[in-house]
Amino acid sequence: MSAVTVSVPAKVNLQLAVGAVRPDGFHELVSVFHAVSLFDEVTVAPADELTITLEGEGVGEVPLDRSNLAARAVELLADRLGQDPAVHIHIRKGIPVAGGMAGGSADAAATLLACDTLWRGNTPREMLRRLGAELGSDVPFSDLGGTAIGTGRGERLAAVPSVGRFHWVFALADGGLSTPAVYGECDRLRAEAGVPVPEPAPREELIAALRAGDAPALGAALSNDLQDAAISLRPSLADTLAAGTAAGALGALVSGSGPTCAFLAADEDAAKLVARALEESGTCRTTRIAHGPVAGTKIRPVAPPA
Ligand SMILES: C[C@](O)(CO)[C@H](O)COP(=O)(O)OP(=O)(O)OC[C@H]1O[C@@H](n2ccc(N)nc2=O)[C@H](O)[C@@H]1O
Ligand SMILES: Nc1ncnc2c1ncn2[C@@H]1O[C@H](COP(=O)(O)OP(=O)(O)OP(=O)(O)O)[C@@H](O)[C@H]1O
Repeated sequence: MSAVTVSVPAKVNLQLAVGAVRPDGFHELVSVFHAVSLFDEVTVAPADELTITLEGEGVGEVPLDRSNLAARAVELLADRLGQDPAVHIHIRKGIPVAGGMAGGSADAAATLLACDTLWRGNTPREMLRRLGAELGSDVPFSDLGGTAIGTGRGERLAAVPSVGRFHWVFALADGGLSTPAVYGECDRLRAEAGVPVPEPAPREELIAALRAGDAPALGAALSNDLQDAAISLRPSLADTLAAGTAAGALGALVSGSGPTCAFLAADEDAAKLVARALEESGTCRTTRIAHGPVAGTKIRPVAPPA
């Protein structure tokens, strides 16, 4: 096999309930992950040494050395399979970098599947997801896709049934936010307020809205415990959320650790109106329209020879 290409979606957390810090430093979570139609595409091919090239979103902000999560995924799987990690990785980025949409995690999940296919490892998907969890809490969901509840540090997944297609607008910001910094700010704000840390639990209204395909109910049930922390570090996000809400979004929230903001729209036309209003408001760098849920990692079929 000469090359394998895998596509992988971005995620938004429809609910992110953050509990106490565990002894290992991670927070106990209940996360309702939802995969949306913004994709990275990762191609791996045999090479003399492990190298990475990148095109698309955020070129220049992503490391091309061994710290890239895709390179770490190659090394992890090569070690497990007793393979030589000499491959070239090419990443076409459609997922905003450091935007709270799991771009690096997506590349790690795609790279694990692409290398396993290239090396004919036949590793069960469940095992690939377990390996992925060693690279990052969001990696197993990037592989699974759809809509799922994540517990533990977000890596233990159970699929959530949903009906129909939900329409989203994402407002992309200038510059990223560091995930550990946002979790740290959440802890700081909680300590300052002196309130007990809640036990994270899934919101019943949210799960019911997904099951019913009820977009207005879903919009009303969206929540993110990291939102105040992201706004505290980047106060302009409050203006972005207000602009999308004023434009008729059914619900608005910061995506994961931010700074991308997500807006649920009633349908595709409403999404276009919300996107235009956000761009005209000057409160974001640009927007993307997407839908969810979509499948997780997918091997792109090789075109037959002409
Ligand atoms: C914000 C989310 O994207 C929501 O899905 C995730 O919780 C973050 O997932 P991720 O980027 O895959 O994060 P990891 O690479 O596992 O962890 C990065 C850092 O985020 C913080 N972190 C992450 C997950 C978690 N349950 N508790 C945490 O406190 C820790 O400081 C950790 O060192
Ligand atoms: N393949 C990769 N793609 C993007 N960023 C990467 C990658 N590998 C390493 N990084 C580093 O990880 C940092 C976080 O990027 P990423 O796009 O994964 O953030 P995120 O979407 O906020 O993550 P999450 O939502 O999982 O917390 C970047 O600033 C970048 O330096």
